[in-house]
Amino acid sequence: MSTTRGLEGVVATTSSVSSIIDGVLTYHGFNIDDLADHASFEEVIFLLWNGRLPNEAELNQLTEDLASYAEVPQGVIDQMKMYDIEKVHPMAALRTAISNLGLYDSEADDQSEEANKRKALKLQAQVQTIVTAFSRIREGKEPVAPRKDLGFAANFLYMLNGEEPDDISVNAFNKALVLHADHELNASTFTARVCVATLSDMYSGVTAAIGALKGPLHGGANERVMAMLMEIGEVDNVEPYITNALNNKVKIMGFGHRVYKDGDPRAKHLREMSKQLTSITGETKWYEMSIKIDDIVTREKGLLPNVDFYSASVYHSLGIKHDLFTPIFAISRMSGWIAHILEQFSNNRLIRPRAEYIGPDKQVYVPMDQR
Ligand SMILES: CC(=O)SCCNC(=O)CCNC(=O)[C@H](O)C(C)(C)COP(=O)(O)OP(=O)(O)OC[C@H]1O[C@@H](n2cnc3c(N)ncnc32)[C@H](O)[C@@H]1OP(=O)(O)O
Ligand SMILES: O=C([O-])CC(=O)C(=O)O
Repeated sequence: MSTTRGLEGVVATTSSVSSIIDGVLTYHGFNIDDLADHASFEEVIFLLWNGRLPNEAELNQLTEDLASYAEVPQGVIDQMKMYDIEKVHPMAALRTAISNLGLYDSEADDQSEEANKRKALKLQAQVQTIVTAFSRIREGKEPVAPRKDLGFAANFLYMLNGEEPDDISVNAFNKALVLHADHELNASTFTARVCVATLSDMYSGVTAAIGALKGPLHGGANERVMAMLMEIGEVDNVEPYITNALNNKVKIMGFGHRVYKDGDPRAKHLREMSKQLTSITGETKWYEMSIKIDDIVTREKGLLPNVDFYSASVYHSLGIKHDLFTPIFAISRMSGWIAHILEQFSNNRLIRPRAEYIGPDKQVYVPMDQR
């Protein structure tokens, strides 16, 4: 038996949802640059789930369906109100609330194509209602009900803040959702596929995926990027801080990637958004610090920024609380997880690799009184 640490380079399945070939990311063959510049997140959801772009009627139908499913059962909201809200991280709350949602869905274990499609819509619609409701509950405010006349990105900002967002914020948030939606066999997507390959249900698959995304080596990095920027504080502090961290072999959050070695194609979009949004808020230092960190880490380590690096200053500029950055990633990646779960169901086989045993051999059992 031969092993590859962290399964690096191992091709574990076929998929037609998204691809990374020669550093180019596509969703069903559509280049991420085109989608980031032109597509709404709803169009991307349709594309990921159906393998083609929607026509106008199909897009309107999806938008309507998402709006009509967006309200979550009161029991899920009531349970969130019972948490030790000051101490609970929103990713942990989201993981539990999504699992809880399954308890209220009479179709949770119905594996028919129709039921799975309905569950997909419910999960995609309700994930952002949960994140925004949690955020408001811990601020002592009542959750805001989703509005049927607003698109997905606008509804998130509306439910979060209780007021209609401006177009610049909606467009920026939409682009961030498009950029994070899917990414081949990343750790959380793989987790989701392993889970449902036992023929477990969709709620279990996405709950497992949220658990995997939460870690700082994956989606949890974006919150830590902002924590690092806050700790550095000023542009002049960047050089000594980063040099010291690198000398001490501290990992710089938001840099490096298992697949991209010549750069993440999404980072340039987020860098540009960071530049624009920080110039609007007047807090250009977050962008300037980010650029400087990028220069030093690239120069000293040859590591390039991944999708998490510039998204931190983008979300900060949109006025979003830092511990909501990873839940926002989950809202977007929900679309990719569901696409992969549906693909797994369509051609399922249990995922069960082997481990090379490296433990001791021929051990002799010693009775308790002789140990
Ligand atoms: C959405 C996403 O999930 S994108 C990734 C988000 N995660 C992060 O940004 C966290 C920081 N980055 C990392 O930890 C890594 O680059 C990962 C997890 C993304 C990829 O990891 P791997 O492919 O396993 O690379 P690995 O961790 O083995 O790194 C290889 C070498 O580069 C170094 N390295 C990798 N990333 C970094 C980093 N961000 N800062 C400093 N050094 C790094 C490692 O220390 C290691 O050095 P060594 O060979 O001297 O021990
Ligand atoms: O693909 C990966 O390893 C990490 C990931 O989810 C992404 O970059 O979007």
